[in-house]
Amino acid sequence: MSNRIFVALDTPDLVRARALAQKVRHHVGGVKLGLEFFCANGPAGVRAIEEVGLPVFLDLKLHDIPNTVAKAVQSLAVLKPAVLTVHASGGRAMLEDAKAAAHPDTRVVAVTMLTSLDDSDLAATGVSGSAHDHVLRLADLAREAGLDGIVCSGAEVKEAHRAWPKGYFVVPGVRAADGAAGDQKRVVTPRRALDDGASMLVIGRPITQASDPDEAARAIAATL
Ligand SMILES: O=C(O)c1cc(=O)[nH]c(=O)n1[C@@H]1O[C@H](COP(=O)(O)O)[C@@H](O)[C@H]1O
Repeated sequence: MSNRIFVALDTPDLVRARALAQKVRHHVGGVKLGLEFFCANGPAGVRAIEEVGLPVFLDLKLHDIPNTVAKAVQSLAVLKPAVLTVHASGGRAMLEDAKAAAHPDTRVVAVTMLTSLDDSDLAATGVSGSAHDHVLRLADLAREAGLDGIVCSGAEVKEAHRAWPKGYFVVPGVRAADGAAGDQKRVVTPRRALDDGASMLVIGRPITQASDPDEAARAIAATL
């Protein structure tokens, strides 16, 4: 099985991102570039990271009216990212139009409920019920809209996978049993996330903030 770890290169610094990708490239399956990186470096920055030779997950979490999201996705299609994120709560039409506008080789996945949130945060946004139920509802919406999969926490991936066996499941908020959660609230270990059906593990700080990022990536990969 190929390496399911995508390292989140959460930095605006292109030189640092590239150096990190080079360092860890033998122990990860791909890299994730997010808003922090894209706002600073744009499409040229994505191309510079692609030169390292790993699949790129472009995590822009697009969320707007269908026309605006579709045009943004169309503009990104030239970059042919392996994976691209949109927010599931943008609604069915937005999801359908995003998928239609994407490069055919790009997996478009819907962010359900951020792993930095818990049930009480959800209630504060006016949504009643549990995080678990909310994620499963949004997963259904993404599937019905023709998306390739979802982003969810390891706490929900088992049931989400059962309901959508062919879906692609991206799981961030992944930590070793004794690892610092930081701002993440719904966390699981890498091993558990994979056992429960994750297709990809997104791991940032446990690798990028380690004194030896390559060794940290190798050690996590060894637990899988
Ligand atoms: O879409 C994501 O990748 C994502 C969704 C989510 O619900 N939670 C989440 O943490 N992420 C991303 O996953 C990465 C997690 O980073 P660490 O907490 O440092 O491992 C960050 O780049 C987040 O932007």
